[in-house]
Amino acid sequence: MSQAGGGPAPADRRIPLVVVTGFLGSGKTTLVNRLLREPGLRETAVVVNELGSIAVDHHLLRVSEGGVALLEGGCVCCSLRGELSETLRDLFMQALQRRIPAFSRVLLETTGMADPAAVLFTLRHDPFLVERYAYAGTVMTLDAVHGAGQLSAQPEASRQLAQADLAVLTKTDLATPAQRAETMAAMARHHPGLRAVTADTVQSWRGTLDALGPYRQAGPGSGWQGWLGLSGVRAVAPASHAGVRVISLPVPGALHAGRFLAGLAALQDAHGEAILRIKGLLRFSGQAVTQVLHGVHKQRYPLAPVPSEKAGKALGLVLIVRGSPAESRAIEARAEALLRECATPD
Ligand SMILES: Nc1nc2c(ncn2[C@@H]2O[C@H](COP(=O)(O)OP(=O)(O)OP(=O)(O)O)[C@@H](O)[C@H]2O)c(=O)[nH]1
Repeated sequence: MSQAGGGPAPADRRIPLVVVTGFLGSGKTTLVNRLLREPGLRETAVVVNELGSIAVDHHLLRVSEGGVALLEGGCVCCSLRGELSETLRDLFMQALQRRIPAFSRVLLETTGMADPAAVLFTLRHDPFLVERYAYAGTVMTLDAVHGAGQLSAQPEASRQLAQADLAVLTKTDLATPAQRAETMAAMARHHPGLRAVTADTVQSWRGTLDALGPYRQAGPGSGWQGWLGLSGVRAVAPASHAGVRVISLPVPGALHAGRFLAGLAALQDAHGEAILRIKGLLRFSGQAVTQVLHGVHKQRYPLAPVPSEKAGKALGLVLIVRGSPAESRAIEARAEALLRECATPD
């Protein structure tokens, strides 16, 4: 499990790493290429699973040893041939030794069938990487034509969506209005309140990526649902579709930190496979600040404090789960019991 408290240090000098995920053929490479064309995203290193899969075409300048390609404008493109940790370590060391240009951001394109949680695990558990790279959120490409079908039939797609902090709707030029509406509706069922954009409507990708991270979700309308990206969602009550269930629990007041975090860890250990995503806006007894909590499977990110006056008084916990009805009911009951047991008068 990850550390118990804290949050990103005020002057976090680590290199932000954004995961670009999405189901097979949903347009990840197309999106990455688009991002690299934006002048504000020069000095970006791109890590892809195979160098051949990124259409660098005329952008490609040269490939140095280690499979690192230098792109026009200073972007670095690198194939993920071995372990992710090795690749990120090599990239960092090569830049330090000035064998490749310095980079200030990493885009990591996963394979279409990937569970992006594995990336987070690597970033949180490799001490070298923990000090040098900061996970800055996940963007998911979602095919407007096939998205609804993929989300209901492909567990990988719903796992990717649960982890996403932003969905980019692709193939909108090919989709009928009905297909597009179905995809949006499926997205809302699997991850209520997730922000979705189309590539054409984004003015600044840099600004969009900078505002992504799991701790920067203060949505309009605030309140705990706003903070967790759930504002504007009419029904956050447990909904069931294709085995995905959103459990949304208001938290009446402050919690005992130690007991709650230990209980949550036990819940994640017991049901890690089924828990696609956890989001919480919580207050712990004796602390003036409210904490934003994020987790994926058995993983929990460091808590991030937000001033209570900014977060508002309402607190809540959301779990997006995928499992049998019996398992998701068990998770819900256990989460409710945990909140009851950890309630403090403070
Ligand atoms: N018409 C249209 N085609 C698109 C769009 N986005 C991607 N494509 C096409 O869809 C195909 C797959 O796009 P990629 O960007 O390679 O998708 P990917 O997710 O990287 O694919 P994998 O790495 O194989 O999973 C390519 O032929 C793209 O040109 C879009 O918005 N509109």
